[in-house]
Amino acid sequence: MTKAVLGIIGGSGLYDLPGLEEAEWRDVASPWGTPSDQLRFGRIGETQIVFLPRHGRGHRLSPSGIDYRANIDALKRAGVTDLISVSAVGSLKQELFPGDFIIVDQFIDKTVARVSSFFGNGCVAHVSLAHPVAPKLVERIRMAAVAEAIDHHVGGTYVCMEGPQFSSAAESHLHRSWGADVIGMTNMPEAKLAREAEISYATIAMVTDYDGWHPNHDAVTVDQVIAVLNDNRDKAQRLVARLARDFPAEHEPCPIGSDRALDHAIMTAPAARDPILLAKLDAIAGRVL
Ligand SMILES: CSC[C@H]1O[C@H](OP(=O)(O)O)[C@H](O)[C@@H]1O
Ligand SMILES: Nc1ncnc2[nH]cnc12
Repeated sequence: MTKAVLGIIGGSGLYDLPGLEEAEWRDVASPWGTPSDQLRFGRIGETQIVFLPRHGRGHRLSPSGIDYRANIDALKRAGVTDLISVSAVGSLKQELFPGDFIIVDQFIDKTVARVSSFFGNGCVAHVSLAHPVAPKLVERIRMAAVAEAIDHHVGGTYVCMEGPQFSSAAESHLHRSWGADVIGMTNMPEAKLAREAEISYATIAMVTDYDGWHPNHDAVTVDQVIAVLNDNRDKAQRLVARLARDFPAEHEPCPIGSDRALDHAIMTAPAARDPILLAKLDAIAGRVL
């Protein structure tokens, strides 16, 4: 049995977690780089929590400037077994209104300027990403939303764009034609790296705008995003607090194996592995190396 530690990555507008007891900011060093900020350790009820503001306190970091590997590695070193991303998104569907919460279950990665793996020459690995989100976490978020009477949608595809500019109207229509539900700039490669780190991952997406496609709504602006985030902060915090309070003490084994993703993933023969890379992989892949 593994003790559950619930990680929360706070996106735009969520730079701390009020209600965290015995809370303390602590540095966690990573051989992969510099995490977005110190990690905030604490507990809600009996659940151990580690919170990280994705853009750093004060929103210093742009989506392309975040060191996603350092963040996931630091969270792994902090013992995180289950990770919830809270993210602002644009809606690509009429019926997903600003203010709605979507429990995303698929991603389309359109990013072009980010390192998206811990592995590489000297230790090659291929994990499955067919199901990037852990179903037990989706169910726990759903139950928390029901308990808090928060409107939500279960399932949805998140397009991750590079940014930082928002989409053109033509791109927005293209993403809609793909059948995608929401768009943001941060969940990739975060979700890929969480899978490589064998951390179960799920996203609570908060719709803030209709991106650039809706004939009756202005194209997205930061002012619009901030206004909706401010209106919904209380709901998001209640949702996370309820999820945390009701979280099991032991990590629940993931039915799709997100917590054992490296069991059959590493291709490189032991004798051909690069010792320098292996040393950096101690937290991420120590279980199988
Ligand atoms: C402030 S709008 C664009 C910004 O908001 C989202 O961030 P996060 O996913 O961290 O909530 C989006 O991905 C962009 O980074
Ligand atoms: N329309 C949008 N596009 C990309 N990221 C977003 N974050 C919030 N709204 C967004």
